[in-house]
Amino acid sequence: MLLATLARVSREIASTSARSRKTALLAELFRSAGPDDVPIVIPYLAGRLPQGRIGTGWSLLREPVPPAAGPTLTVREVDAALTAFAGVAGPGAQAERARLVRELLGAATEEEQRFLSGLLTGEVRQGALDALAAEGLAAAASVPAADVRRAVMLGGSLVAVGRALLARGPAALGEFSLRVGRAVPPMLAHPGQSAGEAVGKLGACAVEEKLDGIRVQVHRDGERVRVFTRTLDDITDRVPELTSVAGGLSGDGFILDGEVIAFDANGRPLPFQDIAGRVGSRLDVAAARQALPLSPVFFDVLALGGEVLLDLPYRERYERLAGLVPEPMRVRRTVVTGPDEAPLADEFLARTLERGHEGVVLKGLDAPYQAGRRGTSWLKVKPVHTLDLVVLAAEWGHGRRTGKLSNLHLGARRPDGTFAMLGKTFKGLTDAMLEWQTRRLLELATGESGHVVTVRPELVVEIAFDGLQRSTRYPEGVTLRFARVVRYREDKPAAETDTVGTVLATGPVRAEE
Ligand SMILES: Nc1ncnc2c1ncn2[C@@H]1O[C@H](COP(=O)(O)OP(=O)(O)OP(=O)(O)O)[C@@H](O)[C@H]1O
Repeated sequence: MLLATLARVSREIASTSARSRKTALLAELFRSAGPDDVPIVIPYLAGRLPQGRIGTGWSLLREPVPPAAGPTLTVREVDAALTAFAGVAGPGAQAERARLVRELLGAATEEEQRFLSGLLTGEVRQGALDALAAEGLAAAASVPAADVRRAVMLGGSLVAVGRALLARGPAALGEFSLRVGRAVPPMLAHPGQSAGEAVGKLGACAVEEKLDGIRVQVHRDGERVRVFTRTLDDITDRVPELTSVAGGLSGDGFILDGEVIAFDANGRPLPFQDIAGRVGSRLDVAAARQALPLSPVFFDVLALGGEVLLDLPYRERYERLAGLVPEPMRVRRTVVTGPDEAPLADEFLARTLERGHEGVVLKGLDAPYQAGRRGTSWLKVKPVHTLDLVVLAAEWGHGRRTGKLSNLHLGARRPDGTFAMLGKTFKGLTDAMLEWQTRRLLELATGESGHVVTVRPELVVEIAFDGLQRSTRYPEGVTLRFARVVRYREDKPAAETDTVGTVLATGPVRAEE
């Protein structure tokens, strides 16, 4: 496929707001793509490089290069050039990299150059395009979009599914099913207002402790145990406790879903940061384990004995879980039969908070497991409302904070995957956080103007606030009152952060002050 085709379709997609038109454009694009173009076209559409971060920052693109007269570059040639770029090392690397970028841009037309610049600086990242690309692929192959989405969830990647679809047609979707050993995106929860309201919506449901730790998915296939995080990172080597627990259960061919937490000497749960620090550390795992032993708590089972259980109702999955995992390692829960028993759910929430946990998750007993979805059959209820927002930019600090990136520009997700700025904050940041965020944000920097450094919208931060307020300064006409940083959420991708809609639903908007 010519890069020109991709650049044109990408521009047309950006200039229309109609989802059906975007899908039609993508379907046309995939009809003209070969299976081997798919691993390049899909990330390029979303503004990513298949090679990951390779240091093609804006500094390399500052000098204009005369464009080529006509389109000749193919996407595979561009990909090969960037693989070569990524491999440059040693003395003179900087000059060689600049030469390679100039050579690539020189072979590109003006429109292609614009596309490449966006891609190379990371400025045109749009996570929402992966969802659209799945729909475009489905339309190109004449299969239901839901089938493609499910294959992607279970098979691990849109690229693998897209390639197989274009190579072998609709029958290829059957190749993608849940497999023990291959991570699957976990089901997520919707926010609920109160336990009572949640029971009203769900009817018969389990009310479970919401534990503030790290989500884990534990796979065992014979001797082989693997542990994955919510972002599907393999952390097996960092959590030996979980490997031995999984190895000791009398069952095989299973996938367990749960949370890993830790307790202090009095049996109170330790804060999230401590657990994140332990799970994040690769150094001297044995010493870390001694200092802060982890406790797994499981709440679901997605496969057992090699059988896929996703479509079973929760009550049946839980029965299987209870047959496999002893009670102390299962989440504490109570079951209510319907709205008449809502007071039991409230009481369970109150006791859970007393025990030091953050809230409850209520789960419909008849619901299947919706991998990778924020299912409506899981409702989380917690007393302190916070938002997970994305850092869009940061300002260099003054006084004690000179030389540190301090005031953060915060964004909420729009339905099209872009971000709307909601306000700024430098409150709640400790010295260690300032130090860390300066380093991290400079890695994500895409430009600097005055004292503001703009960054790729990837870093997620949890924000507490006291309500919403009208403001003409921000694009959605609202801002957060007294926003303060609670913590970074490196375990959460930007595509899963709170939307403008969720923010507006948190309460009334006060008049501008
Ligand atoms: N009993 C439980 N059932 C399901 N998830 C639980 C449970 N206890 C704790 N959790 C955690 O809560 C998360 C569910 O909330 P959600 O899916 O919205 O993620 P989140 O945005 O990280 O939530 P929050 O920011 O409220 O912690 C799960 O990802 C999981 O890590």
